[in-house]
Amino acid sequence: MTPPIRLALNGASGRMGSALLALLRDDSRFELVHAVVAPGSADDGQPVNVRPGAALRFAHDWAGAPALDVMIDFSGPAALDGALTHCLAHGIALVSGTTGLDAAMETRLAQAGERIALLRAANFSLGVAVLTRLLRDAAAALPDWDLEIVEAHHNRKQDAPSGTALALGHAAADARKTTLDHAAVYSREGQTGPRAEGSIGFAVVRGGDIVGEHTALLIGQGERVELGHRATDRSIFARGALQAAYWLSSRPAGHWQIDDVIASPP
Ligand SMILES: NC(=O)C1=CN([C@@H]2O[C@H](COP(=O)(O)OP(=O)(O)OC[C@H]3O[C@@H](n4cnc5c(N)ncnc54)[C@H](OP(=O)(O)O)[C@@H]3O)[C@@H](O)[C@H]2O)C=CC1
Ligand SMILES: O=C(O)C1=N[C@H](C(=O)O)C[C@H](O)C1
Repeated sequence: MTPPIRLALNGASGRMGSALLALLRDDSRFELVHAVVAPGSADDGQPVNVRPGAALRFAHDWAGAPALDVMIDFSGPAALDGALTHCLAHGIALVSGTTGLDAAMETRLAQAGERIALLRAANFSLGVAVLTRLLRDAAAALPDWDLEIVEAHHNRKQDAPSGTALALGHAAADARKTTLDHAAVYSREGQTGPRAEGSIGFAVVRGGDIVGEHTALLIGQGERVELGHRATDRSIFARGALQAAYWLSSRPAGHWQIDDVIASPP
Protein backbone atom coordinates (compact mmCIF):
# COMPACT_ATOMS: atom_id res chain seq x y z
CA MET A 1 0.00 0.00 0.00
CA THR A 2 1.39 3.46 -0.92
CA PRO A 3 1.82 5.83 2.04
CA PRO A 4 -0.52 8.84 2.14
CA ILE A 5 0.61 12.13 0.58
CA ARG A 6 1.93 14.52 3.23
CA LEU A 7 -0.21 17.64 2.79
CA ALA A 8 -0.19 21.16 4.28
CA LEU A 9 -2.94 23.78 4.06
CA ASN A 10 -2.30 27.52 3.90
CA GLY A 11 -5.34 29.55 4.95
CA ALA A 12 -6.65 26.55 6.88
CA SER A 13 -9.32 28.37 8.94
CA GLY A 14 -10.89 30.30 6.07
CA ARG A 15 -13.99 29.45 4.04
CA MET A 16 -11.98 27.30 1.63
CA GLY A 17 -9.71 25.94 4.38
CA SER A 18 -12.79 24.72 6.26
CA ALA A 19 -14.24 23.13 3.10
CA LEU A 20 -10.93 21.29 2.56
CA LEU A 21 -10.75 20.09 6.17
CA ALA A 22 -14.29 18.70 5.89
CA LEU A 23 -13.29 16.61 2.85
CA LEU A 24 -9.92 15.54 4.30
CA ARG A 25 -11.69 13.81 7.22
CA ASP A 26 -12.71 11.04 4.79
CA ASP A 27 -9.84 11.10 2.29
CA SER A 28 -7.22 8.44 2.98
CA ARG A 29 -5.04 9.60 0.04
CA PHE A 30 -3.69 12.41 2.26
CA GLU A 31 -2.19 12.90 5.69
CA LEU A 32 -2.60 16.53 6.81
CA VAL A 33 0.67 17.40 8.58
CA HIS A 34 0.57 21.23 8.85
CA ALA A 35 -2.24 23.82 8.78
CA VAL A 36 -1.44 27.55 8.74
CA VAL A 37 -3.75 30.42 9.80
CA ALA A 38 -3.08 34.17 10.11
CA PRO A 39 -0.84 35.40 12.94
CA GLY A 40 -3.18 36.50 15.75
CA SER A 41 -5.99 34.23 14.56
CA ALA A 42 -8.24 32.84 17.29
CA ASP A 43 -7.58 29.40 15.77
CA ASP A 44 -3.78 29.58 16.22
CA GLY A 45 -2.69 26.70 18.50
CA GLN A 46 -6.17 25.11 18.54
CA PRO A 47 -6.62 21.43 17.57
CA VAL A 48 -7.37 20.88 13.88
CA ASN A 49 -9.69 17.88 14.43
CA VAL A 50 -9.12 16.51 10.96
CA ARG A 51 -9.36 12.92 12.17
CA PRO A 52 -10.15 11.27 15.52
CA GLY A 53 -6.90 10.85 17.46
CA ALA A 54 -4.86 13.25 15.27
CA ALA A 55 -2.72 15.61 17.37
CA LEU A 56 -2.32 18.38 14.77
CA ARG A 57 -2.79 22.02 15.87
CA PHE A 58 -3.16 25.15 13.72
CA ALA A 59 0.11 27.09 13.32
CA HIS A 60 0.70 30.71 12.32
CA ASP A 61 3.83 30.14 10.21
CA TRP A 62 6.00 27.58 8.43
CA ALA A 63 8.83 27.43 10.98
CA GLY A 64 8.90 23.90 12.35
CA ALA A 65 6.67 22.49 9.61
CA PRO A 66 7.39 18.77 9.04
CA ALA A 67 8.46 17.28 5.67
CA LEU A 68 5.76 17.75 3.04
CA ASP A 69 4.89 16.46 -0.43
CA VAL A 70 2.35 19.10 -1.45
CA MET A 71 0.79 22.30 -0.14
CA ILE A 72 -2.71 23.64 -0.93
CA ASP A 73 -3.12 27.41 -0.60
CA PHE A 74 -6.38 29.37 -0.42
CA SER A 75 -5.40 32.46 1.54
CA GLY A 76 -4.43 35.98 0.48
CA PRO A 77 -1.49 37.70 -1.24
CA ALA A 78 0.69 38.15 1.89
CA ALA A 79 0.05 34.63 3.16
CA LEU A 80 0.80 33.11 -0.24
CA ASP A 81 4.12 34.97 -0.36
CA GLY A 82 5.35 33.27 2.85
CA ALA A 83 4.01 29.88 1.80
CA LEU A 84 5.75 30.11 -1.57
CA THR A 85 9.06 30.89 0.16
CA HIS A 86 8.66 27.67 2.16
CA CYS A 87 7.80 25.62 -0.96
CA LEU A 88 10.84 26.97 -2.84
CA ALA A 89 13.19 26.34 0.08
CA HIS A 90 12.09 22.69 0.41
CA GLY A 91 11.08 21.73 -3.16
CA ILE A 92 7.40 21.28 -2.24
CA ALA A 93 4.70 21.09 -4.93
CA LEU A 94 2.15 23.91 -4.63
CA VAL A 95 -1.54 24.05 -5.59
CA SER A 96 -2.86 27.60 -5.21
CA GLY A 97 -6.34 29.03 -5.70
CA THR A 98 -5.65 32.46 -4.22
CA THR A 99 -6.82 35.32 -6.44
CA GLY A 100 -6.29 39.10 -6.48
CA LEU A 101 -2.47 38.98 -6.68
CA ASP A 102 -0.38 41.97 -7.78
CA ALA A 103 2.09 42.00 -10.68
CA ALA A 104 5.12 41.39 -8.41
CA MET A 105 3.54 38.24 -6.96
CA GLU A 106 2.54 37.04 -10.45
CA THR A 107 6.19 37.43 -11.55
CA ARG A 108 7.41 35.56 -8.47
CA LEU A 109 5.03 32.68 -9.21
CA ALA A 110 6.05 32.64 -12.88
CA GLN A 111 9.68 32.17 -11.78
CA ALA A 112 8.74 29.59 -9.12
CA GLY A 113 7.38 27.21 -11.76
CA GLU A 114 10.94 26.69 -12.96
CA ARG A 115 11.88 25.18 -9.57
CA ILE A 116 8.77 23.47 -8.15
CA ALA A 117 5.64 21.77 -9.49
CA LEU A 118 3.06 24.56 -9.45
CA LEU A 119 -0.63 24.40 -10.31
CA ARG A 120 -2.72 27.54 -10.07
CA ALA A 121 -6.37 27.94 -10.99
CA ALA A 122 -8.72 30.84 -10.37
CA ASN A 123 -11.49 28.25 -10.15
CA PHE A 124 -11.17 24.54 -9.31
CA SER A 125 -14.69 23.53 -10.39
CA LEU A 126 -15.16 21.16 -13.31
CA GLY A 127 -18.08 23.27 -14.54
CA VAL A 128 -15.95 26.41 -14.89
CA ALA A 129 -13.29 24.44 -16.80
CA VAL A 130 -16.00 23.50 -19.31
CA LEU A 131 -17.46 27.03 -19.33
CA THR A 132 -14.02 28.37 -20.23
CA ARG A 133 -13.81 26.06 -23.25
CA LEU A 134 -17.34 26.98 -24.36
CA LEU A 135 -16.58 30.69 -24.07
CA ARG A 136 -13.36 30.33 -26.05
CA ASP A 137 -15.32 28.70 -28.90
CA ALA A 138 -18.20 31.19 -28.76
CA ALA A 139 -15.92 34.26 -28.62
CA ALA A 140 -14.04 33.06 -31.71
CA ALA A 141 -17.23 32.07 -33.59
CA LEU A 142 -18.91 35.43 -32.87
CA PRO A 143 -15.93 37.78 -33.13
CA ASP A 144 -17.98 40.98 -33.62
CA TRP A 145 -20.51 40.42 -30.85
CA ASP A 146 -20.16 42.50 -27.71
CA LEU A 147 -18.83 40.48 -24.77
CA GLU A 148 -19.65 41.28 -21.14
CA ILE A 149 -18.64 39.17 -18.13
CA VAL A 150 -20.76 39.47 -14.98
CA GLU A 151 -19.73 37.91 -11.68
CA ALA A 152 -21.40 37.74 -8.24
CA HIS A 153 -19.85 36.75 -4.90
CA HIS A 154 -20.39 36.94 -1.12
CA ASN A 155 -19.94 40.17 0.80
CA ARG A 156 -16.57 39.17 2.34
CA LYS A 157 -14.72 38.79 -0.96
CA GLN A 158 -11.55 40.91 -1.07
CA ASP A 159 -10.82 41.21 -4.80
CA ALA A 160 -12.72 42.31 -7.92
CA PRO A 161 -13.31 41.30 -10.61
CA SER A 162 -13.01 37.71 -9.42
CA GLY A 163 -10.05 35.63 -10.57
CA THR A 164 -12.49 33.47 -12.53
CA ALA A 165 -14.00 36.47 -14.36
CA LEU A 166 -10.49 37.59 -15.32
CA ALA A 167 -9.53 34.08 -16.45
CA LEU A 168 -12.68 33.90 -18.59
CA GLY A 169 -11.79 37.32 -20.02
CA HIS A 170 -8.23 36.19 -20.83
CA ALA A 171 -9.55 33.04 -22.56
CA ALA A 172 -12.03 35.04 -24.68
CA ALA A 173 -9.45 37.72 -25.51
CA ASP A 174 -6.98 35.04 -26.54
CA ALA A 175 -9.61 33.39 -28.79
CA ARG A 176 -10.13 36.78 -30.45
CA LYS A 177 -6.37 37.30 -30.84
CA THR A 178 -6.24 40.24 -28.46
CA THR A 179 -5.38 40.76 -24.77
CA LEU A 180 -7.24 42.02 -21.72
CA ASP A 181 -4.64 44.81 -21.40
CA HIS A 182 -5.97 46.04 -24.72
CA ALA A 183 -9.67 45.10 -24.55
CA ALA A 184 -10.86 45.17 -20.92
CA VAL A 185 -13.25 47.79 -19.54
CA TYR A 186 -13.45 47.32 -15.77
CA SER A 187 -15.90 50.09 -14.87
CA ARG A 188 -18.40 52.50 -16.40
CA GLU A 189 -19.78 55.66 -14.84
CA GLY A 190 -21.08 59.02 -16.05
CA GLN A 191 -20.88 60.09 -19.71
CA THR A 192 -19.19 56.95 -21.03
CA GLY A 193 -20.13 57.44 -24.70
CA PRO A 194 -20.88 54.40 -26.86
CA ARG A 195 -19.35 51.02 -26.13
CA ALA A 196 -15.80 50.68 -27.50
CA GLU A 197 -15.81 48.18 -30.37
CA GLY A 198 -14.10 44.89 -29.49
CA SER A 199 -13.98 45.69 -25.78
CA ILE A 200 -14.62 43.09 -23.05
CA GLY A 201 -16.67 44.56 -20.21
CA PHE A 202 -16.72 43.40 -16.58
CA ALA A 203 -19.47 43.90 -14.00
CA VAL A 204 -19.31 42.92 -10.33
CA VAL A 205 -22.05 42.08 -7.78
CA ARG A 206 -21.27 41.58 -4.05
CA GLY A 207 -23.76 40.42 -1.44
CA GLY A 208 -24.75 37.98 1.28
CA ASP A 209 -23.52 34.42 0.99
CA ILE A 210 -23.26 34.01 -2.82
CA VAL A 211 -20.65 31.27 -3.34
CA GLY A 212 -19.67 32.30 -6.90
CA GLU A 213 -21.57 33.02 -10.13
CA HIS A 214 -20.18 33.87 -13.56
CA THR A 215 -22.04 34.75 -16.76
CA ALA A 216 -20.55 35.62 -20.13
CA LEU A 217 -22.96 37.55 -22.36
CA LEU A 218 -22.27 37.58 -26.08
CA ILE A 219 -24.61 40.25 -27.40
CA GLY A 220 -25.41 40.65 -31.08
CA GLN A 221 -28.12 42.51 -33.01
CA GLY A 222 -31.49 40.96 -32.16
CA GLU A 223 -30.01 37.97 -30.33
CA ARG A 224 -27.79 37.05 -27.40
CA VAL A 225 -25.86 34.01 -26.16
CA GLU A 226 -25.50 33.57 -22.38
CA LEU A 227 -22.99 31.11 -20.94
CA GLY A 228 -22.97 30.76 -17.19
CA HIS A 229 -21.97 28.81 -14.10
CA ARG A 230 -23.38 28.99 -10.59
CA ALA A 231 -21.54 27.46 -7.63
CA THR A 232 -23.80 26.72 -4.66
CA ASP A 233 -21.33 24.80 -2.48
CA ARG A 234 -17.60 25.47 -1.84
CA SER A 235 -16.90 21.76 -1.65
CA ILE A 236 -16.72 21.75 -5.49
CA PHE A 237 -13.60 23.95 -5.33
CA ALA A 238 -12.14 21.92 -2.45
CA ARG A 239 -12.69 18.61 -4.27
CA GLY A 240 -11.00 20.00 -7.39
CA ALA A 241 -8.03 21.28 -5.38
CA LEU A 242 -7.55 17.90 -3.66
CA GLN A 243 -7.70 16.14 -7.02
CA ALA A 244 -5.10 18.60 -8.34
CA ALA A 245 -2.86 18.07 -5.28
CA TYR A 246 -3.01 14.29 -5.65
CA TRP A 247 -2.14 14.60 -9.35
CA LEU A 248 0.61 17.20 -8.82
CA SER A 249 2.38 15.28 -6.05
CA SER A 250 3.99 12.98 -8.65
CA ARG A 251 4.79 15.66 -11.25
CA PRO A 252 8.13 17.38 -11.90
CA ALA A 253 8.73 21.14 -11.65
CA GLY A 254 6.74 23.24 -14.08
CA HIS A 255 3.57 25.25 -14.56
CA TRP A 256 0.63 22.84 -14.62
CA GLN A 257 -3.00 23.65 -15.39
CA ILE A 258 -6.33 22.28 -14.19
CA ASP A 259 -6.90 21.09 -17.78
CA ASP A 260 -3.80 18.85 -17.41
CA VAL A 261 -5.45 17.16 -14.41
CA ILE A 262 -8.75 16.70 -16.26
CA ALA A 263 -6.99 15.37 -19.36
CA SER A 264 -4.88 12.76 -17.55
CA PRO A 265 -6.51 11.46 -14.38
CA PRO A 266 -4.05 9.77 -11.99
N1 LIG B 1 -9.55 28.95 -7.09
C1 LIG B 1 -10.72 28.65 -6.53
O1 LIG B 1 -11.42 27.68 -6.92
C2 LIG B 1 -11.18 29.47 -5.36
C3 LIG B 1 -10.41 30.53 -4.96
N2 LIG B 1 -10.76 31.25 -3.85
C4 LIG B 1 -9.79 32.25 -3.42
O2 LIG B 1 -9.12 31.75 -2.27
C5 LIG B 1 -8.74 32.81 -1.42
C6 LIG B 1 -9.29 32.55 -0.01
O3 LIG B 1 -10.70 32.56 -0.06
P1 LIG B 1 -11.57 32.29 1.26
O4 LIG B 1 -11.28 30.94 1.82
O5 LIG B 1 -12.98 32.62 0.91
O6 LIG B 1 -10.98 33.44 2.22
P2 LIG B 1 -11.00 33.54 3.81
O7 LIG B 1 -10.79 34.98 4.12
O8 LIG B 1 -12.21 32.85 4.36
O9 LIG B 1 -9.71 32.70 4.26
C7 LIG B 1 -8.40 33.16 4.14
C8 LIG B 1 -7.48 32.35 5.02
O10 LIG B 1 -6.15 32.85 4.93
C9 LIG B 1 -5.65 33.12 6.23
N3 LIG B 1 -4.70 34.24 6.24
C10 LIG B 1 -4.95 35.55 6.01
N4 LIG B 1 -3.82 36.28 6.13
C11 LIG B 1 -2.84 35.40 6.43
C12 LIG B 1 -1.44 35.52 6.69
N5 LIG B 1 -0.83 36.73 6.60
N6 LIG B 1 -0.74 34.40 6.97
C13 LIG B 1 -1.36 33.18 7.01
N7 LIG B 1 -2.68 33.01 6.79
C14 LIG B 1 -3.41 34.09 6.50
C15 LIG B 1 -6.88 33.42 7.03
O11 LIG B 1 -6.64 33.26 8.44
P3 LIG B 1 -7.65 33.89 9.51
O12 LIG B 1 -8.99 33.23 9.27
O13 LIG B 1 -7.06 33.52 10.79
O14 LIG B 1 -7.67 35.36 9.21
C16 LIG B 1 -7.82 32.37 6.50
O15 LIG B 1 -7.53 31.11 7.06
C17 LIG B 1 -9.27 34.09 -2.08
O16 LIG B 1 -8.23 34.66 -2.85
C18 LIG B 1 -10.38 33.57 -3.01
O17 LIG B 1 -10.62 34.41 -4.11
C19 LIG B 1 -11.87 30.96 -3.14
C20 LIG B 1 -12.70 29.95 -3.53
C21 LIG B 1 -12.43 29.11 -4.67
O1 LIG C 1 -13.53 34.37 -3.22
C1 LIG C 1 -14.31 33.45 -3.57
O2 LIG C 1 -15.22 33.05 -2.83
C2 LIG C 1 -14.10 32.82 -4.89
N1 LIG C 1 -13.04 33.19 -5.56
C3 LIG C 1 -12.61 32.68 -6.81
C4 LIG C 1 -12.49 33.80 -7.81
O3 LIG C 1 -12.05 34.91 -7.46
O4 LIG C 1 -12.82 33.58 -8.99
C5 LIG C 1 -13.39 31.48 -7.27
C6 LIG C 1 -14.79 31.37 -6.81
O5 LIG C 1 -15.64 32.07 -7.68
C7 LIG C 1 -15.01 31.77 -5.36
